[in-house]
Amino acid sequence: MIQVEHLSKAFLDYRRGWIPAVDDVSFACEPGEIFGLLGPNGAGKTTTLRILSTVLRPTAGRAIVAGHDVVAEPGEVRTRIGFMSANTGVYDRMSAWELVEYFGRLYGIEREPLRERMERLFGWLQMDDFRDVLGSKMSTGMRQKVSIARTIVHDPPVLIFDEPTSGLDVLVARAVMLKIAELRDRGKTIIFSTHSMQEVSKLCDRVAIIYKGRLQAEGRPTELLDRFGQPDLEELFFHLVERADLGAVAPT
Ligand SMILES: Nc1ncnc2c1ncn2[C@@H]1O[C@H](COP(=O)(O)OP(=O)(O)OP(=O)(O)O)[C@@H](O)[C@H]1O
Repeated sequence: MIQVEHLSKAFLDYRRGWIPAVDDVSFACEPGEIFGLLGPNGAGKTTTLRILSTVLRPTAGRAIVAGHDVVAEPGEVRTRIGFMSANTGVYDRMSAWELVEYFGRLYGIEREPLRERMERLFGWLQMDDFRDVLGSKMSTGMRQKVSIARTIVHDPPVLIFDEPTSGLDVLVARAVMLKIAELRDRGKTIIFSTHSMQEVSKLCDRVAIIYKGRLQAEGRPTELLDRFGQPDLEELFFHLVERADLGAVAPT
């Protein structure tokens, strides 16, 4: 469902010169699976997800999302994905219902099927209590739910979440992660980026550890611990980072 082959993206920065933000990254992600991109700040996670959601064009390599090439058929990709990032906000002057409806209409859903879909969505996300609350009056938890609703209103098969729990308190973060798990159980293909080892070990079927734009290791969390002889994800992460800094071994 998501196939990434030798993907690279370099940025020209006027102070730092060419930055290889993503460097020869390959992985795949299947329906009914949560794939985690784990890495520190600046590792290249956001850049990878922006390419998958057609916001950025790769410098080299290719990505196929829901059967379509992100460069050759960006429109086809966009109708089949939901992309949530820190910028997927709410609008101060729109209520929860109005905002989700607005995005549903943008996706071309007819009024009546949209209303039915939204009734289900608001029930599922427990948003009925604040249907009419304006964005400017929402709590962080409410905002996050509205962002999720807006992201999935068109029921896309592929969901891309860029640090969906960043800046949230533990209760809201937990609620978001539970909803992501439910979406996986409904057969969605889900990729999300995180700094959190705990989220990865709780939620991810497979994980790619990315550092300095390069994929350092990829596989099921337990498989990776076995392969590298590490006791837990944190130790594995530090092991891979040290190894990459030493430049001693080619990434696996
Ligand atoms: N538009 C841009 N112009 C120049 N450099 C960029 C641009 N976008 C990203 N970069 C650089 O590319 C590298 C990877 O950035 P990216 O945002 O993908 O990392 P990240 O893993 O998502 O980090 P974070 O966890 O901090 O969001 C960083 O060195 C960043 O400074």
